[in-house]
Amino acid sequence: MKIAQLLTQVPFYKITKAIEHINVKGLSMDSRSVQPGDLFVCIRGHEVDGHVFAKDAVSKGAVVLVAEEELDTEVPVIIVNDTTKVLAMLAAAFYEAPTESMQLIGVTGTNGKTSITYLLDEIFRAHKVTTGVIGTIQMRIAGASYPAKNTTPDSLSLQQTFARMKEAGVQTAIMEVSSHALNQGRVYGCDFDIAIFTNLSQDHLDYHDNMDDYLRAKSLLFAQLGNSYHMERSKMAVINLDSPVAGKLIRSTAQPVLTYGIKGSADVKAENIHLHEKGVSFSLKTPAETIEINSPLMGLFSVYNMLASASAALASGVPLTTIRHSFEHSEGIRGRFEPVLEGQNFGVVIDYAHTPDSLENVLSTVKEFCRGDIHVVVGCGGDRDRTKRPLMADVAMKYGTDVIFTSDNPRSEDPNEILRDMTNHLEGGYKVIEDRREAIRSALASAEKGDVVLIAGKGHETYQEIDGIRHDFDDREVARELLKQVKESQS
Ligand SMILES: CC(=O)N[C@H]1[C@@H](OP(=O)(O)OP(=O)(O)OC[C@H]2O[C@@H](n3ccc(=O)[nH]c3=O)[C@H](O)[C@@H]2O)O[C@H](CO)[C@@H](O)[C@@H]1O[C@H](C)C(=O)N[C@@H](C)C(=O)N[C@H](CCC(=O)O)C(=O)O
Ligand SMILES: Nc1ncnc2c1ncn2[C@@H]1O[C@H](COP(=O)(O)OP(=O)(O)OP(=O)(O)O)[C@@H](O)[C@H]1O
Ligand SMILES: N[C@H](CCC[C@H](N)C(=O)O)C(=O)O
Ligand SMILES: [Mg+2]
Repeated sequence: MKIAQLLTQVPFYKITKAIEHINVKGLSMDSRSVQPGDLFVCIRGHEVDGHVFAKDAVSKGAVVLVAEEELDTEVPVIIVNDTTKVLAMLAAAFYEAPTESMQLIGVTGTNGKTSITYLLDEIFRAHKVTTGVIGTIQMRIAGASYPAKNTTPDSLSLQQTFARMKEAGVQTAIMEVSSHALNQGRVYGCDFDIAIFTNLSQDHLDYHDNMDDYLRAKSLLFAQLGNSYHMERSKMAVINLDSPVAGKLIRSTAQPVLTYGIKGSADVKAENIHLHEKGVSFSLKTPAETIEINSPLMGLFSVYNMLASASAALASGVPLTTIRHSFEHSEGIRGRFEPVLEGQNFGVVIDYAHTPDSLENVLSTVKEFCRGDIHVVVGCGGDRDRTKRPLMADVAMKYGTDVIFTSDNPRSEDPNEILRDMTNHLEGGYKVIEDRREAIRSALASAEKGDVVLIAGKGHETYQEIDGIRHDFDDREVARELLKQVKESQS
C-alpha cells in the first residue's frame, strides 16, 4: 500500500526524509517478526521500549519507521506523539477499516465478558447471522476456531483478524474488551456499534493504580462509541443499571443508552426470578413485551449475563422469541459453572472464578442447592493483583466446609509466597496443597453423597504456568481422571 494512503489516517506527524516513493508491504510492532518492506512502529511497552529495536527492524528490511523521537537510521522516520494510537490507525487503514463493514459489539467489565460473548454468538447464529468472536477462550471466525494469546489482541493482530472475518463473510463480530486493551489503545481504530458494560469489582490492581483508574479505562469503550466517520448504523451503549458505577458510564458516552438490571427501573428487566438446581427461570421484560425464560444456565449472575445479551440482541433487531430459544438451548460455556459427571454421587463444578466477586457469585449459587458439604479448591495467579489474594481466601472460607488452597499459574512467583498471601490472616480450618492435582484429589477423596466440589480459577485453561513454562493441566480432565480412580478404588 502507498504510504501516502496510510498516512491520510494520521493527523499530525513530522517526517525526517522523503517518503512518497515508499510502498508498504506490511506493518510490524515486533522487530522479531519484521519482513522486508514492512513499516515498523516503535511502541513504549510495559517491559521494554520498542524504540531500541528500530535498528534491528531496519536490518531485517523495515523500509520506514514510526517513532516518538528522532532515530539514528538510514530509513525515513515518521515522528508522532503517540505511536500506540497511530499503530491502531495505521492497522485499520492497512486492512481497509474492516469493522466498518460489519456490526461490532464490544463487551467490557470485570466479570461476565466471555459468557456474554458466547451467549450473543448463540443468539446471532440462531438468527442466521455469520459471526466472529474474539476473547479469552479462543477466536472464532465463521465457525472455525483459532487460539488466543490475550483476551483482547494488540491493535495490529486485531485489525488483521477483522480483515479475515470480513473475508469469511462475518456480519456480526462480538469481542471482549479488557481494561488492559483499553488502556493500551488496542481497540482504538475499531468502529463499535454496541458497547456493553457488565460490572466492576476488584481485579488487576497490579496494573491499574486504583479502582478509579480501572473504571476510567473501562469508560474509554463508551467514550469511543460512535467516534468514527462511519455512522450509517445507529450506536448503543448497553449498561448494567444495578452497578454502582452505571451513572458514570452513562455520562461517559454521547450515544443512546439501553439499561438492564434487576433492582431498579432498567429498560430491560428480569422479574419473578427463580434460581433452581437445573438453571434459572424469570420474566424478561422489555419496553415492548414480556416473555418467560427457562434456561439451564446457573445462578443470578447468569441472569445478568442473559439480560446484557438480550439487550444487545434486541438493539440489533433480533426477535425476542429467537433470544428465548437461544437461552433455553444454551450449550453452556466451557469452564464456566461446568459440571463434571463421571457417575459419582456428589457434584463437581469447574469454574473460572478468579476474582473475589466471581468466587462469591459462584459459591453463593452452589450454597443455594448443596445439601451436603462444600469443598473448594482455589488458588490465585502469580504476577497479578496481590491484594485480591486474602479477599478470595475469605470468600472460600465463608462458604467452604473443606477449603483447599492451591496453585493457579504461579508464573514467576514462588507458589508458597502466593499461598502465604492468601492465608496469612487466617486462623486455620483450611488445607494448603501446593500441587493442584493433589489438591483436587484431596477434595474428591473426601467428598460424600450430596456434597459439591468447586474447582475454581482456571475454567477452560489447559495449562499451569510455572516460571514462564506452560505445563499441560486441565482441571476438567484431571477431575475426570481422578473421579475414575476414586470409583475404581471403591469397587
Ligand atoms: C502488561 C501487558 O498488558 N502487556 C501487554 C503489552 O506488552 P508489553 O507492553 O509488555 O510489551 P513489551 O514487551 O514491553 O514490548 C514493547 C514493544 O517492543 C516490541 N519488541 C519487544 C521485544 C523485541 O525483541 N522486539 C520488539 O520489537 C514489542 O513487540 C512491543 O511492540 O502489549 C502486548 C501486545 O499488545 C500484550 O501481548 C502484552 O500482554 C501480556 C502478554 C499480558 O500478559 N497481558 C495481560 C495482563 C493482559 O493484557 N490481560 C488482558 C485480560 C485481563 C482480564 O480481563 O482478565 C488481556 O486482554 O489479555
Ligand atoms: N455477570 C457476572 N457477574 C459476576 N460474576 C460472573 C458473571 N458472569 C460470570 N461470572 C463469574 O466470573 C467467572 C468468569 O466469567 P467470564 O469468563 O465470563 O468473565 P470475563 O469477564 O470474561 O473474565 P476475564 O476478565 O478473565 O476474561 C465465571 O466463571 C463466573 O464465576
Ligand atoms: N485474564 C486473567 C485470567 C486469570 C486466570 C487465572 N487462572 C490466573 O492465572 O490468574 C488474567 O490474566 O489476569
Ligand atoms: Mg474473558
